[in-house]
Amino acid sequence: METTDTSRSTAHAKAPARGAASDRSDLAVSVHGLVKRYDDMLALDALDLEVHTGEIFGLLGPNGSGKTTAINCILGLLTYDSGEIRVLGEPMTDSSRDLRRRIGVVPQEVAVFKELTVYENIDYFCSLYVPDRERRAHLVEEAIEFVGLGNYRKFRPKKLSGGLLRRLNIACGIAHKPELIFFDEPTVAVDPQSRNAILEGIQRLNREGATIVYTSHYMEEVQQICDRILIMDHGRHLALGTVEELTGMVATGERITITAPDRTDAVLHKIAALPFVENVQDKGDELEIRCSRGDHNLMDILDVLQTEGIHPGHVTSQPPTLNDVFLALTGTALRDSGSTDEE
Ligand SMILES: Nc1ncnc2c1ncn2[C@@H]1O[C@H](COP(=O)(O)OP(=O)(O)OP(=O)(O)O)[C@@H](O)[C@H]1O
Repeated sequence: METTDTSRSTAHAKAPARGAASDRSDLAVSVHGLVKRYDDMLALDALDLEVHTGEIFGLLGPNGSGKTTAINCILGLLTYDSGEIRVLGEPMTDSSRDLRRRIGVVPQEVAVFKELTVYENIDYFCSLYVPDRERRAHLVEEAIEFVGLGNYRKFRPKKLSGGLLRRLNIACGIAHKPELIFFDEPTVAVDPQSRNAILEGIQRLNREGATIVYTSHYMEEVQQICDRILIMDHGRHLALGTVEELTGMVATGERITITAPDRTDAVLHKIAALPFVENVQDKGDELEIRCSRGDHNLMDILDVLQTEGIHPGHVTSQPPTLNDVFLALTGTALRDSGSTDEE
């Protein structure tokens, strides 16, 4: 294997059946009170989550917040201390072969055989669930077309760039047409073009009927593609909802940037004194102003500038982001709290 991450392995762990995970038919995944310790380290602290059938569900949290641990417990690849998990309405057990056939996994680490070609790798992983050769040949071709690796069929992994390897990793996880697919940080360390192709591909799989669970520490990606998002940290649920619901949970309003090279300290003070202004940062020619919620924030700031005879240049107003939500809930920014961007 290129790597031997357990995530696509066929090892099955015994899971205790406790708690009250739901077997409602509209739930693709139901997790209740999941606790996982690595020795003394509490990696999952009574985590609850429910993934609705047909949605793209985002699991957002900084590095080390427990996303991969949660996914591996759900998939039965890791034992856990307590809690209950149901996948597609059933508990995942050692003998859940039919259930596993309905699930696809794209692990965080690229997990492919280095001695096999692109075609052979996809064919191998597909063969775990689809024994019929003729049908499999069709599915492998579809997967190759889906990830755009048509020109690389006969390439071995070491000849592929990082982005193409990630695409191969995806093809291996989805070729058997699963109805529930887990993507664990599939865009880490890929170029922007491959990243967009991957995100568009995930949306297409969803449009074609697959339920998606997508983990990431990139809030922009989660914001872009997910229907609902669970924000987690330290193995705990912090907040859950659509982007609108989550950003509506915090008092933070928009972030306004204004290019105003000729502004004075007096103007800065006047802006800072406006009742809705939480913080003004002087960034050379540019002012960055964080506001609380309000209907006329930008107009009021521009009024101050006009009264003082200052002509603003470029003005932008950015609505609150998931990072603002994370900041409000934890006191640290998503990017500060142990996450490292690889790019
Ligand atoms: N096999 C292990 N043994 C001991 N500790 C572990 C093990 N795997 C993960 N951990 C720890 O458990 C916590 C959760 O890790 P996990 O990999 O689940 O987080 P994550 O949110 O997926 O992070 P990342 O985004 O970096 O993948 C971290 O503190 C991590 O160091």
